[in-house]
Amino acid sequence: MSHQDPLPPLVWDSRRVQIQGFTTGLHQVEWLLVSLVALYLVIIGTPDEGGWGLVVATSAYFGFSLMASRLSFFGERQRWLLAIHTWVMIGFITWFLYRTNGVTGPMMSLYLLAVVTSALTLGVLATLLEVAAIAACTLLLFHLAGGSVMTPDNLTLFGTNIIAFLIVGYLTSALVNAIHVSNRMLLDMASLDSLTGLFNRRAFDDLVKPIHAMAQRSRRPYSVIVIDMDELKVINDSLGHGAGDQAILSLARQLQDCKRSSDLLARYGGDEFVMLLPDTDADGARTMMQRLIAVEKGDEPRISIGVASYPEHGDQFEHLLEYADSAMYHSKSSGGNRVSIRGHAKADG
Ligand SMILES: Nc1nc2c(ncn2[C@@H]2O[C@H](COP(=O)(O)OP(=O)(O)OP(=O)(O)O)[C@@H](O)[C@H]2O)c(=O)[nH]1
Repeated sequence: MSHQDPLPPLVWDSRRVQIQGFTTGLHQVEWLLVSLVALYLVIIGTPDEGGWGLVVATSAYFGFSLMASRLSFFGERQRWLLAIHTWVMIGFITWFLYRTNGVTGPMMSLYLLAVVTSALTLGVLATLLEVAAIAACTLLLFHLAGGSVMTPDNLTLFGTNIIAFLIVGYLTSALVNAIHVSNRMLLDMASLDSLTGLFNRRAFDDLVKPIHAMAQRSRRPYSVIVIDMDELKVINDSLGHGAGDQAILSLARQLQDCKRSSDLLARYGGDEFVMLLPDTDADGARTMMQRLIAVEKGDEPRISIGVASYPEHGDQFEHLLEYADSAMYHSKSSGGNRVSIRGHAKADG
């Protein structure tokens, strides 16, 4: 069964969580860089020429990191912000190496911080481009230092550094990718029902919150529908659990087919499904469910349906769910295969 396209996105989407996590880690990397540079300046001393400029640049870089840590973007924009962080990091390291004449020294490995940051957040391709940018900066540093990279010693040093950056960048990206894939699998296992592939109760409850908040802000209606299969126990007992599973799957497919892409559908428990229809009042939800009931079902089990709507029947999702549930029981006690709306005594068969 195809996955639903959730609107809005899952609150605990792994990519977003991952990027939020990396953002916190990013500031720690930047402050580590500032600490290493500050330690160098204290132990080795500021260079004679441009020493104060370097102190100002280090302070400015620290200020940038502090300021950026207060910004919070999500999704694609967050990735651009992370990319800008790595470019600024490369620029700052290049400036530091230029001022300290460090292109042939051990401080060249500071570039590893930018490579690792990029590999953690931006993927293999962006990291390869960052290594290319670092290679260009290194060539520029050789040029500004008045030397040539074409001497055997410099060429060896240059090659060793760039190969090390490539290896670290590639392996870190690969590792992060593996972690990302397993995160996604765990998230799917935690959010999807294994039999039907629909959202489970936990995911549904999470996804409802932003939809409810949006409806409250815009004063737009939405409907909660509880759908329960009639007599599943009889099928299980007479035809076996395999037939019961097939009946559940078949109902899941019918519900999936009748919903819009913005509607939320979940298997809430054994034979109980819940739908949330944004921008739909109780009459709209009833019309939709009556169409489902009108479909000739042959030997398939009947279903009982209850509807409650925001804001007509309540302004808390939990209450609406209870109301839709008791409306569903009203349908069941009236003979099943019908839709009942909260507060309407008469069920529509
Ligand atoms: N085959 C199968 N059965 C399940 C599954 N989940 C729950 N059940 C069974 O479904 C039955 C549900 O029983 P009830 O809640 O009494 O529902 P019902 O038999 O449909 O009766 P009414 O809802 O009163 O019409 C129980 O026997 C559960 O064991 C499942 O994934 N597969």
